[in-house]
Amino acid sequence: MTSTELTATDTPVRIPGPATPYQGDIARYWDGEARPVNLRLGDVDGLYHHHYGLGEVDHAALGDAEDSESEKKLIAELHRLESAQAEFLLGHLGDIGPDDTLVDAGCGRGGSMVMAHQRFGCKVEGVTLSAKQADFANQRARELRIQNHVRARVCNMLATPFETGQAAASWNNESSMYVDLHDLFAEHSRILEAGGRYVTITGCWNPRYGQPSKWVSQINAHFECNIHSRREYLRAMADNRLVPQAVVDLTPATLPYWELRATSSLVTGIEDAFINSYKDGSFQYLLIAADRV
Ligand SMILES: C[S@@+](CC[C@H](N)C(=O)[O-])C[C@H]1O[C@@H](n2cnc3c(N)ncnc32)[C@H](O)[C@@H]1O
Ligand SMILES: CC(C)=CCC/C(C)=C/COP(=O)(O)OP(=O)(O)O
Ligand SMILES: [Mg+2]
Repeated sequence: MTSTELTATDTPVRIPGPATPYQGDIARYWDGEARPVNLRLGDVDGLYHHHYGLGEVDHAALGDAEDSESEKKLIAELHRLESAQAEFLLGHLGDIGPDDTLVDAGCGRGGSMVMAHQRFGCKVEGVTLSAKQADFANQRARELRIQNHVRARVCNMLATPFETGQAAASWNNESSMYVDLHDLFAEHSRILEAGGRYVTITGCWNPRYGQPSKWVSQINAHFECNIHSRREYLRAMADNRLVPQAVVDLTPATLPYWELRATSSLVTGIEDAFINSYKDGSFQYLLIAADRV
């Protein structure tokens, strides 16, 4: 074992319960989640994501109506776009070496953590409110024999067990709409080393539209979350020593994913809310990469 590997003694003996009744609801939500649009995509290659896709659809990879494999091909294509989203996020973490520690805040079933370890060779620590998700992520890490480098824990991302300055980089991939942004960025700022990098990919409402649109309200109700505005992100970062280095509007790049997903048998009913809000300008899909100064 090298000095950078995870050890059994790192595991906390006691896992505190949810900090608020809301967090208890969110833990139950994700403990009970088993949507085919997530599990069947993850089954393609064993990377299980709970985020959306980026990039152009490869129409040549899709079958036509007569193709008996067309559903399978469509699922593989949606999954390719979701993994491309995670690669795009990881590409903004900066220069990460094998001795570094990364923190995935709101890690879900751990797909992004596995990709981060495969890309950088480093240790990746994830936190989620859901014990089912943490078990799933740790089981995948064992199957891949990377459990010494990739670990998920049941923990509130606003009060993590990580040491001050321990992380070379940290991220939220579609998980910041469940928490207060000032509390969130204060915690990232604490655990990041000076000069470390924070990255989020998120959906946020657009202050240029005025207020959250009916589509944004529908997305909030669907996922029991609380989507913040772009302005709130930038203000809360500025207040917590996180200085944006890149702000990328990914809205045009995520629309092909949604339009393809809307044609699949795995639709969940939320597709039109995303498509309509991205098109009317009330909602944006954004990457923000910030330096911890
Ligand atoms: C939409 S999923 C995103 C999962 C993952 N980032 C991905 O890209 O696949 C949202 C995640 O945020 C987590 N989450 C929400 N609030 C949290 C909190 N206060 N502390 C830790 N995790 C939280 C949920 O448990 C869930 O894993
Ligand atoms: C961009 C925004 C506002 C995201 C909200 C958070 C969220 C639920 C993300 C996707 O999870 P999922 O992959 O479990 O959802 P689905 O089942 O729709 O694929
Ligand atoms: Mg999904």
